[in-house]
Order: sequence, then C-alpha cells, then structure tokens
Amino acid sequence: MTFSAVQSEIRPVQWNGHACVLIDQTVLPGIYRTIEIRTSDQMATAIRTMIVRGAPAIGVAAAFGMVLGWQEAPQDDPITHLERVAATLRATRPTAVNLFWAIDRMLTVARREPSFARLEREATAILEGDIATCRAIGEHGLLALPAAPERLRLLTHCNAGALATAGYGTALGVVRSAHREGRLERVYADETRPRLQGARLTAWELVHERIPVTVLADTMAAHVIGRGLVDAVVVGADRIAANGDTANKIGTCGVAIIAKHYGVPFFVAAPWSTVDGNLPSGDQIPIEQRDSEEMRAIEGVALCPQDVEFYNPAFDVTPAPLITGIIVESGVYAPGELAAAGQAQLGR
Ligand SMILES: CSC[C@H]1O[C@H](OP(=O)(O)O)[C@H](O)[C@@H]1O
Repeated sequence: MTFSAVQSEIRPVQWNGHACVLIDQTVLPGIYRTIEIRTSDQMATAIRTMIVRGAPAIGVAAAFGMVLGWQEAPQDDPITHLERVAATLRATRPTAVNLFWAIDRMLTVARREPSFARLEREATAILEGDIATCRAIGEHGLLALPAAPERLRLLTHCNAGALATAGYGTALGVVRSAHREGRLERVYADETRPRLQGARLTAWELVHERIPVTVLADTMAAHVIGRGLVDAVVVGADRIAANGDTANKIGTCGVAIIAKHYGVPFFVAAPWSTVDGNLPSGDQIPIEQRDSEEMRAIEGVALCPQDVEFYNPAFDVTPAPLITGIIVESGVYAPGELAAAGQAQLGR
C-alpha cells in the first residue's frame, strides 16, 4: 500500500469506532502500513515500541488507549480497570508530558461521566484539538520567523511533523505554513540517530508534499550553520519546564548551542499540553533511556563490536537561555514569559 493512494493528509492516529488505526512509523519510509489497535495493552506496546511516537501523537494514542480500556473493562467496575490501564500507559515512556496530560484528562472525564460514548468524544476532541493547535502553531511560528531573506532555510531535528502529532505538525507545522506562503527555500533535516526520525520520517513527510528537504548527518549542523546556510532552527519538544528549559530528541541541545554561537534564532514549537508548569526547571525532566540495541545495528547490520557498551538517552534538555522563542497555539513567548502566559492561558 502506498501513502499517496491512501490519504492526502498524514494522520498517524485514527479511530474507526471500535479500534485505533496507527501508521506504523517503525517501517517508514520504505513501507507504508497501518496497524489496527484493538486493546489497551496493544496500544501500550505501540507507544513503547514507537509504532506511534512524538509527544502530541503519544498523548492522542494514549487517550484512545483509555477508550479501548473502557471497551474491555468489566461492567461492574470499569473505573478500577481503567485506572490499571492508565498505569500501564503511563509506564510506556517517561519524558513526553502529553502522555500523562491525556491520561489524566481521560480519567477525570471517566470518573465524572462514566460512559464509552463520553470517553470516545473526549479522545476525539483531543485528536481534533491537536490538529487545530498545530495549525495555530504553524501560523504563529510563520510570523516569528526572520523577515529576511524572503525565502528561508530552516533546520530541524528529529521529526516534529504530522507523524508526531494528530496532524500538520509543530515544527513542521511552521514549515508547512511558511511553504504555503512562499517563505520557504529549503529544510535541512538532521537524520537524528539512533532512530533516524529525521531521515526516515521528516524527509518522508516533506518529500510527499514536495517541500525541498536536505538530510544532514548529525555531525553536520555546525558546518552548515557556520557557513550561513541556515536562517533559523525550529524543533519540537517533549516536555517544557516552567522556566522554558526544553526536553527534546537527543542532539537538540547541541544544535541550540551551535545556533547561539552563530547568532541563528532557535525556536521550539509545541502545544501548551507539552508545557509542564509543575516543573520549575528542566533539571527535573525524566529522560528516557532506551535499549542499546537501537544503537548497535541498523536493519540487522552491526555498527560496532558485539561486546561494546552503549549510552542511549532518547532526549536532552536545552537550557532556556539558548531558546529565542517558544511557539505555542496562543502565540510566541520568550522562555522567561512562558510561566506567566501559561497562568493566563491555562488558568493555572
Ligand atoms: C511534536 S513533538 C515530537 C518530538 O517527539 C520526538 O521524540 P520521539 O520520536 O522519541 O517520540 C522528538 O523529540 C520530537 O521533537
């Protein structure tokens, strides 16, 4: 099955009334396939193994994981079962705060209005709300980009695109909005080892929409930015602390340091649901440690000797002073303005 024959817009998570249909992101770009998720345990596995990945997409998937949990629950005590499902989903991946935000929101609704239809409506609202949020992020981000040159060269890291959200994307939402307005020359996409979300997923999205994209090895950012080939950097986020410190895919902090050194603006694009107002700074953000096998081989081809040790943190934290602006659905804020804006926006 080829993507172009399947759907015009990328929707990594869809609900068909009794199951969740996920784009399998572990086999892109070579294979486009979808997987039907019928149980909450299958959804937990899909999140843990990164069939579905990306902070907002993980939140949307977990929300439907809770709907599946209600569907499979014993009728005499569905809430107790749902709390167990919530615990299983929470244990899948620790960094993306959207996961916990979505689960908490679904549990609150279940306790207040316990019905399948109500939970299905809430998960659907989270999905549709995320698409609208990404479009708003795209528009605010477009206005925040440098006024010159007319056609911008943007660098991004990992995949913060439609595949990482319910659709349209956060960092790639800014890219799509800039492209639509004729303000985009090219995107430089870091391949982003070890899972290669940039080379496999960001490039796949942009090629399909005929947006010019150049894939870079992760070692190239300093050379490319240093030679003046990049006008701005736009990345996604998995958790943003109250002071603006931002957890994102491993390697993001290095790109931010390089951008700061060369005076290139560095933007983080994310929904408010990625902001964790309970964390005063990024020091407390849990960083997921993933299996060494992700680094040891690609497609079964060993990249180094068998008995070597690996260190495989999935994320790093970019300190707020390295960030020019944080683009959310209500506007663009300097890191130091985020907490106050969050109070106003979210009534915290
Ligand atoms: C739109 S946020 C996407 C964010 O999530 C990715 O992590 P992963 O692929 O491990 O789920 C990466 O940090 C992206 O920036």
